[in-house]
Parts: sequence; C-alpha cells; structure tokens
Amino acid sequence: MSALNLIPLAGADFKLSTILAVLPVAVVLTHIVPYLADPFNQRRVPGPLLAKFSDLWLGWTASQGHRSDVVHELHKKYGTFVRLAPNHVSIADPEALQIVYAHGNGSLKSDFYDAFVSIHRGLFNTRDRADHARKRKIVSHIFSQKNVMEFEPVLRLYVGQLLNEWDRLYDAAVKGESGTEGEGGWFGQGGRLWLDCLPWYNYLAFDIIGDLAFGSPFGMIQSAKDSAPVAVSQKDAMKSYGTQGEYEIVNIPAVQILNDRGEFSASMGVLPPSWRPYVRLLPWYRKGGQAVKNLAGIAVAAVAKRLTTPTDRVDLLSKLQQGRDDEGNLMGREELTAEALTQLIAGSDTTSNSSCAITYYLACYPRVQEKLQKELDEALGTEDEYVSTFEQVKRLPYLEAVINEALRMHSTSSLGLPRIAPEGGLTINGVHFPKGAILSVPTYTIHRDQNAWGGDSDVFRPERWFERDHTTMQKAFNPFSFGPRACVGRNLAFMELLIIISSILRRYHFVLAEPEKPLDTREGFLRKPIECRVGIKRRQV
Ligand code: HEM
Repeated sequence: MSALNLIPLAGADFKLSTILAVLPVAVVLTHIVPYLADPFNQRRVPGPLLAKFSDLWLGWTASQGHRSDVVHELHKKYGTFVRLAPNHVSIADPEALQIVYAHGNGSLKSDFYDAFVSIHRGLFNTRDRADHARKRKIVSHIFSQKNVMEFEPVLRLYVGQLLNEWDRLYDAAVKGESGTEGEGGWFGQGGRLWLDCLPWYNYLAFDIIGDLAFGSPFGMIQSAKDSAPVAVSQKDAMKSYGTQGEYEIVNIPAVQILNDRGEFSASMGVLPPSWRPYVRLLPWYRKGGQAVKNLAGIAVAAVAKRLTTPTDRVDLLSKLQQGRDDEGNLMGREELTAEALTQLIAGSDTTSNSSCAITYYLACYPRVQEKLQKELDEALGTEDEYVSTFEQVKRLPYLEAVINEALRMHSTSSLGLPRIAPEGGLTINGVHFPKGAILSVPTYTIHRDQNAWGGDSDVFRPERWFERDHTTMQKAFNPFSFGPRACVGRNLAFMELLIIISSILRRYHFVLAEPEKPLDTREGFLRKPIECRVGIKRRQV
C-alpha cells in the first residue's frame, strides 16, 4: 500500500479515536453533570432511568404514538410525580392544574412549542408573554359567544351536507351498493349502512373551518375526498395580490398532512433545540418537516385568494383582518396568514376527533344512546328541519353530560402541556420546583383521577355529571386547558359539538362494527382515533 493511501486511513483512525475519547467526556458533561448538579430539583423524582439523563426517552416515547398511555402507566407505578426528561416533571394532581396553568402565575410555554412554528408565530405557539397578550386580545374578541353565534349558519350548512351524504349512502347501501375508502369504505348489511365515520367527521370539520377561516370550504364532504389547495411556492403566493394564476396551486391531503405534522412536531418538540436541525435530516422527520411546510401552504394560498378578491362576508378571516391591537395597528400579511393557519389547525381535527369519539361511546353504550335520543326527540319534537339550531340544543342537560363525559374519556388534548416555572418557582403538593423547571399536568391521567371522578372513572357514564360535586369535577376537567393559554375557540367548539351530535343522533341509530373493540388511537400533539367503523340505521322521528 502506498504512503498516499495510508494518509487518509491514518486520518480516519485519528478521527475515530478522537471521537471515542471525546464521546464519554461529552456524555458526562451533557448528561451526568446536569443530573448531579440538579438545578431544577428533580433528581429525587422517580421515572424511567434513561429519562433522568436524556431527552431521548421522551423523544422516543412521543414518536411511538401512545405517550399519554405510557405516562399514565408510569403514574400508576410511581405516583403523583414522574420525571419524563432531565428537566421535565409530569404531575398527576388536579390541584396542580390550577397552579401550573393559572392566570397570573407567570409560567410560560416551553420551547416544545417552537417545533410547531411555520411562516410566523401564531397565537398557539407564541411564547413571549407580551406578544401573546397582544394577539390574544385581538383573537379572543372574535370568539366571544356573541360573535360565534354569527357562524352558526355556516356550521348548520355543512352538518346538513353531511346528513344528505349519509342519507344518500344509506339509501344506496340498503339496495346492496358499496363505496370507496374515501367515502369511509361503506357497504350495506342487515338494513344498516356500515362505514368508518372518522373521515366524514374530518371532511365536515375541514369544510366548516375552511369556510370560516378562509372564506370558502375545501369541498371535502361533497367530493368525499381529503384534498385542499396549497401554494407550491409560498414566497410567490405571499407576494401575490393578483389572481390565483400568478402562483402555482396543487391539491394535497390536508387531514393526512395535519396528522404527520402533529406527530412530527410533538416528538421534535421534546428534543433539545440544539439537536433539532440534525434530527430533521432523519427520513421520518424529513417527511414531518415537509408536512409543516405543506400545511402552511394551505393558509398561504387561501389568504392570498381572499386578499385578491375582497368580500363583505363575515367570517374568521374578515374579523382577523379588522382586528386591531392596543396601538390601533392591523395585522401584517404574514401575521394574518399565520393566524388563519392557527385557526385551521386548532379548529379542525380537534372537533372531528372529538365528534368521532363521542359517536364511538354512544355506539358502544346503547342505553346512553337511547336516553339521549329520547331527550332530543322530546326537545325537538317533529320539526322537519333535521339540523338542530343552537337555540334548540344549548340547554339539554343529558346532551351536555354525554359530550362532557366523552371529552373526559377521550380528550383529544391528552398529554401534559409543558410550562416553564416562573421567577420564584412553583410549589406543588409541598414540592418546590425552581424557576426554569419544566412542568406538565397530564390530562389523560387527570381525567381518570378517582377522587375527582369516582371509583368507576375508567367507565363512560354521563350520569356522573349529575351525581358528583360539580366544583371538584370542573377543576379536574381539562379538555380545553386552563388559564391564559386555554382554548380561545372553546365557544365555537362547543357549539359545533352540540349541533353535530344532536343532529346526527336524532337522525341515525349507531352500533359498533366490533362491539368489544376499544377505540384505537395514535397520539402526536393530539390523541386521535385511527378509525371508527359503525353501522348506521335511519330513525323514524
Ligand atoms: C373540541 C374542540 C377543541 C378542543 C378539545 C380544543 C382544545 C384546546 C387546548 C387543550 C388548547 C391549549 C393548547 C396548549 O396550551 O398547548 C387549545 C388552544 C387553542 N385553541 Fe382549541 N380546541 C378545540 C377547538 C378549537 C377551535 C374550533 C378553535 C378555533 C377555530 C380553536 C383555537 C385554539 C387556539 C387559537 C388555541 C391557542 C390559544 C392560545 O395559546 O392563546 N380550538 N385548544
């Protein structure tokens, strides 16, 4: 072998030996020293061994799609406090909700939320207190109960479209026809229409929020297809005030992209910021990164379209366009696009996953379903109009208990939302966590707390909402979170659920295709059902 050949080899040996020598030092400095120094007073908190030294444990767990279930099991094993990462403690105590998320406690969202940013920070991923307060002031006004009432006709329009589609499929199914996967893989048997209701709820939620946030629906219900227009070049679309022809549009599967994005961001966000640029290069994460970009492209295209064709429609986008901060300033183009995107993301599959879970529990518990249908029949009488109005259903106690109970059992926001302890730290259950400690309260586990919900907290039983102490339950009921970062769209979300569930349950009777099967889920940022196959029969009202 020539001397020339030997040089690179020697170089390679040198690099390898240097790496082997440096690696243990790096591991000690980055993992062992912080553990021993224990700046956040977490060393005594029990948890998986790897989680005490490295963020890898939580990164891996989050990427597997069952984080809340895993954390729940850890709380059963270790008790109230569980260490999920070197600086992250999960606290399974309803009282902790009021401390970690409360108004005025000074805690902020952690750098977990940086992994959700695209285009520009939106209300959801803005971490700075002053920036958030400014945005929240503009946006919360839009979601006041009075304003939300203006959106009711839009909700009812698309619920009506969904019922028309299911009626059409039902009539075809009883004649022995069948359909495609996009239509929920439907077929007829035993006088019922059998289908996966999840894609239909997704189409419904996307059409509603597409119409409200962007001024036109995606047309998913009527095409029975997961498809939304996206700007190929966001730069061109952002610049454009002309017609759509000035930038290229393609259609992408928005529901799928939103799932990919949620899983990507939720597992990227638990890794240290310095690792993220490298982890992004791994194939699975690369796909997620593309999903973040594509999703932003939907908002870019939709806002560009709206700005080129001004309208006097009243919708979320027109309200955002008119919203002014304390100095009287309107939002700029990028901020407006980011807020419209935030509403698309926050207001779409949250509602569809919740509607799907409620349907699952009603199909699973025929007694509850029949009791609800009796309440609806009595309240709505023999009205011809088969899409309920908000006025008709806003005070039906059993309907509300059913929705609350299903949101308790299947809170689409299940994982503990991470917050940074403020100046002076926080003390929970006698344990002090100093400034900078990352704390979260796992909604999935809190929603199964036996002190709050009773010994049968694992069972779906709406009657508990009439039997137990309301204050205790409300303190432990966290589907929309608490405090300054609680869901700003809650009024709209609840109105949607009331109208969707009352209209659908009044018109159809549901059974599960596989009665013993639990609702299969996969969790990214949200805990989402994977499918929900039901048999539907039209009721005679
Ligand atoms: C059943 C439906 C819904 C559920 C369960 C839900 C739940 C939540 C939760 C738990 C949060 C807190 C997230 C965090 O702190 O990381 C949140 C925030 C938010 N939600 Fe909802 N949501 C729903 C529907 C909606 C709708 C329909 C909209 C608007 C169209 C919306 C807009 C938002 C926004 C903008 C935030 C961020 C608020 C902030 O940080 O100030 N949500 N939601």
